[in-house]
Amino acid sequence: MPAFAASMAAALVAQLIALTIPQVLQQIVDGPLADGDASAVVPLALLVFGLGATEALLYALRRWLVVGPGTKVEARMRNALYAKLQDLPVSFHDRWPSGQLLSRAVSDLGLIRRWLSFGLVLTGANLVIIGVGVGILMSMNWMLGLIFLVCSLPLWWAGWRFEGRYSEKSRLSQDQQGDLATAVEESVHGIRVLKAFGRGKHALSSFRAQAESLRRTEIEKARLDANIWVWIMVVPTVALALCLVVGVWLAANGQLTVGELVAFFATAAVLAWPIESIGFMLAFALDARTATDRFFDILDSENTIVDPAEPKHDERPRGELAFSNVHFRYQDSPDRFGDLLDGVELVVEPGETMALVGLTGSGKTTMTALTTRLYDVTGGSVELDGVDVRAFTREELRRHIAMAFEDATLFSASVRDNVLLGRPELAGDEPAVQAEAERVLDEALRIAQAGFAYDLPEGVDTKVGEEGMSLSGGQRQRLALARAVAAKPAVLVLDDPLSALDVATEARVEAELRSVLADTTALIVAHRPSTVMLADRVALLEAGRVTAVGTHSELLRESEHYRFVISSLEDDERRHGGGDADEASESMREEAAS
Ligand SMILES: Nc1ncnc2c1ncn2[C@@H]1O[C@H](COP(=O)(O)OP(=O)(O)OP(=O)(O)O)[C@@H](O)[C@H]1O
Repeated sequence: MPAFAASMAAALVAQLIALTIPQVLQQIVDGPLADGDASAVVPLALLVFGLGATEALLYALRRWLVVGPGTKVEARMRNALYAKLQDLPVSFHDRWPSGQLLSRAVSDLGLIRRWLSFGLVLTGANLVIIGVGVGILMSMNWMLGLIFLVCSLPLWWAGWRFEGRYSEKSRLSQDQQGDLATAVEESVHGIRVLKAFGRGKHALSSFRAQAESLRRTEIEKARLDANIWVWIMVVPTVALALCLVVGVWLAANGQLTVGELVAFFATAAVLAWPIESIGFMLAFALDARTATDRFFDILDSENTIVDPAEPKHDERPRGELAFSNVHFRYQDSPDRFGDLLDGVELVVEPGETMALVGLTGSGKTTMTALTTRLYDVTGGSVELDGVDVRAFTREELRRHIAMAFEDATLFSASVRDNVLLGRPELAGDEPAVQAEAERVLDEALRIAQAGFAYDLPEGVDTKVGEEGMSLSGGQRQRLALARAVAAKPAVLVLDDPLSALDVATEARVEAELRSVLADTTALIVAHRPSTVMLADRVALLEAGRVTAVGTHSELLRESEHYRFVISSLEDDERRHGGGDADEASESMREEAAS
């Protein structure tokens, strides 16, 4: 604030100095020039030079004062936005396209910074100068001042009309820019699919259509801007022309000296730029207001998944995971549908590996997401060691329960950093910490059968690129699994994270998981018979409830729906090239038994 105030003061003083120059001119015209005393002009001319130089210096000072604070405000707003995006629940991100968030974080905040350090300062200073300048004009000659003032009234009227229309277009344009960013992001992200299906041209034409809408909005904005410019250019000129006629008549009648007339027009000339800039500044301020609104759309979004006021704490839970009469429905789910999860009851004992099976779309992924509060239950509770997961802070809960997903996201960082993401305490430089980090990394990579990481060009320090694109799907999944394992959780929730592995590798991963993480509870969404067979018990999700829990063979014997689900999983496996699934399953059964 002090820097902005000082900058505005510098701009103000610079313009006030500009307003004093006409007064000196009046002295020159009415004094030395009228008297024919050329020598007396020199000190007054030097004074004009001095005033001009000071004005220039003050303008430079104005810029210099706000550069630092302007960028600081921008950086702080960007950090606040990023922190908020991290904090907001997954349901928020389901609703908001990434391009809209991106355009807010980048272009909107850049616009706000430019307005704060340039628009705000100049608008403030210009408004004061227009007020002071018109006051000076009135004091020089009230009649001329009044003509100038009355003639400018249409300008305020045009400005007021402009404001309403321009705001609307400004919002539309910035939202369309966000949509465009989403389109670019999606097509870059999905470039392989677009190319594989030869849909590049289609994507281009839909992108063109979006770009065209944005262009049309920009043209409408420019048209509105052009309209206000007409008023801004014509009104002062008409006012000056009228003043000139009346001024010359007053001078001819001896009611005004020539010096005063010169000073009047020189003052009006100084006011020309502040008046002309009104339209530009108004448009700029409206764009900045829209950008600010869009920023606060996010910042004011209510987070429905928050930490409790008095959180419970458990240093090392045993790992009993229980679903107790759990109900859940997505916010945007139509009313005609019942709850997706409709009274789920399930207890996974400490150290047990429980497979979760069900038809596609039955809600398995949703059920796993409730364990770490990616979504909150809409009824009932999920409990860790008998304590509602909502009673822990989210940070603690996510330390106790780690997740790995089918869609393995890796960040643009080294293998090491990706795998140790959930262990920030291992990031230190001390030798003991580094040795422990190395040990955890080794163990996690071994369990996840991700030894290939050591053969990468720079070993575990290899950067795996945007979303690990340079790795195969199976390699990415194994690193994501290693990440979940390295977090040393009490409960491991795996949402089909082994789908891209061949059956034999999957069996090795699960065998390692069992031996090394014997005291870790695991809930695994299974899409393959092989995964099911390696679990201690299996839970069957059907019509929003867990309708059967038991070993694979018990369920095969007792549940017709289970037999149906397993046979459809086997069909899937055969269709996806897993022709030897049965054989592999057989050998794994033996391995598991041994
Ligand atoms: N973010 C969401 N918003 C609204 N509905 C959703 C959302 N995610 C999933 N759904 C819906 O909820 C239902 C269950 O989805 P879920 O992903 O939990 O099923 P699943 O059993 O894991 O399926 P699959 O075996 O195919 O992975 C589906 O009908 C899906 O369309």
